[in-house]
Amino acid sequence: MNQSKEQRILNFVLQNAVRGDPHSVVDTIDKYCSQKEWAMNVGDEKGKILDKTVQEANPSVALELGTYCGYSAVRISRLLKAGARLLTVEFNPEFAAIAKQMIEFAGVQDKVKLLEGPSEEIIPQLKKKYEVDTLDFVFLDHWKERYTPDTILLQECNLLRKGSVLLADNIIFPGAPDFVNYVRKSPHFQCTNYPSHLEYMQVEDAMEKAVFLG
Ligand SMILES: Cc1ccc(Cc2cc(O)c(O)c(C(=O)NC/C=C/[C@H]3O[C@@H](n4cnc5c(N)ncnc54)[C@H](O)[C@@H]3O)c2)cc1
Ligand SMILES: [Mg+2]
Repeated sequence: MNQSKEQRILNFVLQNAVRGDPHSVVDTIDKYCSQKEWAMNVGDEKGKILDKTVQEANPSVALELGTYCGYSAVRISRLLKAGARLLTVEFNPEFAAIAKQMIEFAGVQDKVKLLEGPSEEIIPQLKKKYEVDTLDFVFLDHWKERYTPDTILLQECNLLRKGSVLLADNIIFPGAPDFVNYVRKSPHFQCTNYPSHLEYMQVEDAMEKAVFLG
C-alpha cells in the first residue's frame, strides 16, 4: 500500500540529509515540507524561538509532548549540554517508528528517549519509571486540548520547580485558548507571548512561554 506522508518525509531525509548531523536533518525536513508536502513540524521561524528558549533554559532534563516525526526532538536535542536529556512522548505507533529512525539518523539518540504512549499515562510515570526529579523545560506541541490538562497534571505530579519553562506551540493556529487563559490567569506562571507564523505558511501563529513560579 502506498507510503504515508511521514514515511515520505523520513525517506527524503535518509536520502538527502547528512547522517549524524542534526542541523542538516532539520533543514532537510524544512526543505521537503516547504516545497513538497506541508506537515505540522514546528518549522524554522518558530523553531528559532524554540532554540532561543531552550538555550536560555539550558535544561538538564527536558520533556516534549507530541514527537510526530521527530523534527523538534532533533532541534531541541542538538542544543542540549553534555549529559542533558530530552524525553519525548508520542502515542501514534507509526509516528513513533518514524521519529525513532529520524532521531537515530540525526545521531542524537544518546540524548533523546522516545516514550510511546499517551501523555496522560506517561507523565505520572516520569518520576518513578524514568527517574525524573523535576523538569527544566517542557515543549507542548501535541493535541491542543491536552495542553491544559497536562500542565495541571505536571503540577499535580510535582514535576515542575521554580523556574521550570513551558513553551507551547500553536497558540493562534489551530489555537489553544483554554491553555492561554489558564496560564495567564494563574498566579503560578509568568507568561510571555511570541508572535510568529504557522510553519511553512503566511498564516499568523504564536508561541507562549509560561515560567513556573512555584
Ligand atoms: C488540517 C490541519 C492540519 C494542521 C493544522 C495546523 C497545525 C499546526 C501545528 O503546528 C500543530 O502542532 C498542529 C496539531 O494539530 N498538532 C497536534 C500534534 C499531534 C502529535 O502529537 C501526538 N499526540 C497527540 N496527543 C498526544 C498525547 N496525549 N500523548 C502523546 N502523543 C500525542 C500525535 O500522535 C501527533 O504526533 C496543527 C491545522 C489544520
Ligand atoms: Mg505545532
